[in-house]
Amino acid sequence: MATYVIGFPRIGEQRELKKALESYWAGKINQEELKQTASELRKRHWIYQKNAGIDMISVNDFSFYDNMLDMTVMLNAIPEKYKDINNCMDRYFAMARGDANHKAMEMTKWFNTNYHYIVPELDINMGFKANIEKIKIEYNEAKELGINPKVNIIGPITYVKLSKIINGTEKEIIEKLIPVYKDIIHQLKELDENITIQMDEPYFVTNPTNEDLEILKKVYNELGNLANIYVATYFEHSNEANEVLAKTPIKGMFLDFVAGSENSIKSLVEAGKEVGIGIVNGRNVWVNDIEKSAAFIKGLTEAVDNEKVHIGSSCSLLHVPYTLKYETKMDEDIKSWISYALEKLDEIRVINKLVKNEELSETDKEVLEGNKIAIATRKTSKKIHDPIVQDRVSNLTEKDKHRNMPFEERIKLQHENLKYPILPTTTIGSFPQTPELRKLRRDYKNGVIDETTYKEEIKKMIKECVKFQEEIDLDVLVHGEFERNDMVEYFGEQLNGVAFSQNGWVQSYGSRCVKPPLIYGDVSRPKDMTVEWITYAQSLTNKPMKGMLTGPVTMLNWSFVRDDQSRRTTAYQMALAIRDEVEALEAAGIKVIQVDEAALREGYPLRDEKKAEYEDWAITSFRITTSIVKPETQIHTHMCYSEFSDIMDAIENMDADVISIENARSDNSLLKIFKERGYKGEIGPGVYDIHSPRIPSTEEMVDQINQILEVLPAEKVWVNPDCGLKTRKWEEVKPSLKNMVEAAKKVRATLK
Ligand SMILES: Nc1nc2c(c(=O)[nH]1)N[C@@H](CNc1ccc(C(=O)N[C@@H](CCC(=O)N[C@@H](CCC(=O)N[C@@H](CCC(=O)O)C(=O)O)C(=O)O)C(=O)O)cc1)CN2
Ligand code: MET
Ligand SMILES: [Zn+2]
Repeated sequence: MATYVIGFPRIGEQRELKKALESYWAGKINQEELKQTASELRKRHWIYQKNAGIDMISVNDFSFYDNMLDMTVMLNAIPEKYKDINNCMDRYFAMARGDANHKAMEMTKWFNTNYHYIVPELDINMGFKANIEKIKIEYNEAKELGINPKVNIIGPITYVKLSKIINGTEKEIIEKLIPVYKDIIHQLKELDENITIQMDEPYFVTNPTNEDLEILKKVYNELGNLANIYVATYFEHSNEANEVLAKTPIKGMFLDFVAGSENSIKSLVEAGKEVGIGIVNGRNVWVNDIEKSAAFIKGLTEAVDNEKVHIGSSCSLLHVPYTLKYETKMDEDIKSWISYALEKLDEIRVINKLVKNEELSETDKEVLEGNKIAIATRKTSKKIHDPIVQDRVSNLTEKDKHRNMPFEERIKLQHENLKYPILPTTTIGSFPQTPELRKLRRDYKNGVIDETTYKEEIKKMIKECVKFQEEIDLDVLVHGEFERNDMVEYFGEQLNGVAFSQNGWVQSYGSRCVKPPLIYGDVSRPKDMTVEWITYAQSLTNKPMKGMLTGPVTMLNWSFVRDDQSRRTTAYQMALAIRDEVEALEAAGIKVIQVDEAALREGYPLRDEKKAEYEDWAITSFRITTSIVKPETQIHTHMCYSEFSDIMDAIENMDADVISIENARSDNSLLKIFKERGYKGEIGPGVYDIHSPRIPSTEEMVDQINQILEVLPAEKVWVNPDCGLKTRKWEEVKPSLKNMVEAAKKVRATLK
């Protein structure tokens, strides 16, 4: 019996990789320096795991940008358009983030997480070929440290299922990849005859079809006996696949027993396979109840040979921060209730020893004692429970979930009230977060400047921003969100029942990170959160100023959420807290309020049978937040994705007056949906992609608007970018928005 982790974070506990990457991209360090940082980080991470007593430590969980993209390189699935770039590193980053001559490949959410991967573009005639250079380097580094690693790779089925297919069928491509994977395994065996390989196939947690299971059987019948192959699934149970794989020659499986507590090991055990029980949560930070976990695993594996049971993390630890050691300002109780990646390694070791009845060291005993106290104090702490909040949730009625006038009537009042033209122009909220602004905030947080100075500086930026928007003649303005570090963290910092970290960074994509708030107790809003900024902005203009808030569902999906009550209850508490802010904004004279639900889509459960329940509480939460306003107050929402076909009813059910969505990046698939079924409210399909530094021309946005008008009536259409502009530079934003307004005006003129 051994301990394992599915994967370890790589951005660095002080975000060393982020900083090195951004310096490299800015031309401030060279390739060798970047590689050096990467190598040091890998070593540090392996040593952490080794010292914590982890037996199966991964290589190839490191990445300069993304593991799916690494797989694309490993399979030589490089799209034609990047082949003119000779330097491997330059080509890799061109695929990841574009360069002067190349558009970036598409990026999308990794299952239901806030991590994003680079979507492969596959063509059956691509000339797939094994290239394991990256793994070799990492494998040899690990060996030098005396570590006998397992090699992580993404399995062929998940790889293909998560790709965009340009030519060929999924099945054909998977079959074509089998010999390439065989070759990868053969080459890995040259490193070590007894090599252990973890093949990730998380695709199988999402209601696989019979065809999927057929191909699963075929693939692992062919690959399973070539080395010590463990198939890993995570984020849900994979029971259909577990049964199929039991009959293939693989060595075993690593399963998620946190998000996939329904997982069954029966068929695997009967077939003599090894099983990995992923019991320590790789997605959330609450301490594991070590004794309870050990008892659970003992019960589950009573009849299984000890040698065949492994204990590990539920999924990669990529989704949690590194270590509590930098959290010097966190409330001591709350800190005692959580574990980051390093603390989780200790939990895995101690659970393993308890299951095996091995003697605990002094350190193990300390871990266990601390753990018992944490579990006990968290249950009874006064910091968690607030009867007033609980009553507010219990007393919610149908009335709280409905606007008091139907859309068709209230939209008329809104038009009279707001007087915006046809094809109104607006933005999604944020304007550039410049290095100067970040420095200002750091200075304020470190006490280098005082609150008054900080606020004055932010107000200057708001003033400039409003002036710019008036100059280019946008119709509905925003204040720019300069006071926010992040759209979720900013609110987390101000709510009761929510804690925030100093250094709890988690990678979101590439070099970009977030610090998810910790929702540990009953949530309420002690005072106004945004009113001062937004009323200030409104005072500078006669045009409508949009109040910007983050919605309850997005707050939950991008936070570490308490696990001691249902997510529905926590969401309703959050919904009421944000509703209080909606009410305050309206009372302060704000006539348009946007409640962003950027993470609504990714929060959907991976198993179909669980979707209806989520949809119900998610949509209800949004409605609780927004239904309080007068009919003439206009509610906007924003979502930055466009795969809507399966959730269109739910979106309509949110009953927002206006919704802005992503559209520019996806081949107008969005527009097809509107053609087929229409949409009740007003809608702003993004007319340009904010993820790219490229400045879109007036003509191309005129085209884009005209395409939209082919499927939507002009009276319903808004003109806006895809998403917020915070990651862009002012030099990019200014001409882009100017062109956008011009494009709207040109099209408007043709409508008269
Ligand atoms: N939570 C969340 N999830 C999301 C999104 C989002 O906006 N928020 N958008 C989508 C895409 N994901 C994204 C995730 C992160 C960022 C992003 O820009 N992150 C920033 C950090 C944002 C932040 O918290 N900034 C802090 C500053 C943190 C910092 O690095 N400070 C420096 C000092 C700054 C300086 O002096 O230059 C330091 O501490 O060393 C602030 O502004 O206050 C980054 O990684 O660079 C963008 C998109 C999906 N998921
Ligand atoms: N209002 C937010 C912004 O503009 C919405 C972003 S969605 C990731 O930044
Ligand atoms: Zn967005």
